[in-house]
Amino acid sequence: MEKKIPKPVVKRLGLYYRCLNRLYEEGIEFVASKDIAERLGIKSSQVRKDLSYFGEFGKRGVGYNTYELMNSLEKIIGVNKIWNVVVIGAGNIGSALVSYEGLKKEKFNIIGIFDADRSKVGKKIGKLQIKHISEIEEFFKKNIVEIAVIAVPENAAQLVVEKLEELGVKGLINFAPIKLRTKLPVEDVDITLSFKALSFKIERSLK
Ligand SMILES: NC(=O)c1ccc[n+]([C@@H]2O[C@H](COP(=O)([O-])OP(=O)(O)OC[C@H]3O[C@@H](n4cnc5c(N)ncnc54)[C@H](O)[C@@H]3O)[C@@H](O)[C@H]2O)c1
Repeated sequence: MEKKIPKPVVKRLGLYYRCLNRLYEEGIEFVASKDIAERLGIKSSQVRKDLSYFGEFGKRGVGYNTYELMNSLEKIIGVNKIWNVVVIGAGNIGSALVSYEGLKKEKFNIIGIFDADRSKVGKKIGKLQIKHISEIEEFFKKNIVEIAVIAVPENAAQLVVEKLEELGVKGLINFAPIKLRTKLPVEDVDITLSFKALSFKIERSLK
């Protein structure tokens, strides 16, 4: 793929993929960009434009073949691949993520969880046993790990990231409420921001 795909488009591809998956499960063979757009609450011109980055999928009047489009997106966004994930921090967020089956279904496989608190080490969350953070180098020697989740307190996050970068992780999901200094791709998960955005929408709808 020669064209550089803008970040917001890449994000939406994941949404399209999930939407198509659902449509396919519902037995819907062909789908128009209008239907995808309606389900996702975005403009159909946006859907058409986003998908046009990847050549012509759709047929005028008929729409897209759900299965074919799903497969094409699968190749583009890499959902065919299984991604190995480690979680750093076995607190509220880290433990909840490890217990969440939905990630595995989407091929994000959590293979390790690490914490600095020795009293947590050895305890199990589902099938995974919490390891001490000092074991992480050894773990990376034995396993291919692409993604790390930062679920440690704000003041510990930067140092943890520097270590992970050194170990060769490819990307980060960051729950800590700070801007990380790193060359790696990062997705910040800011729950507070979602609440703020929602309260803004509610206030606007009440006016
Ligand atoms: N709980 C929430 O609703 C929420 C929401 C949004 C963001 N966050 C953020 O997500 C992060 C995690 O939140 P939480 O509620 O799970 O926190 P938590 O305190 O429950 O868990 C953090 C864990 O990280 C471990 N830890 C500390 N330093 C470490 C290090 N250097 N290496 C490895 N482990 C280390 C701690 O021992 C603890 O088990 C925080 O930065 C928090 O601000 C939390």
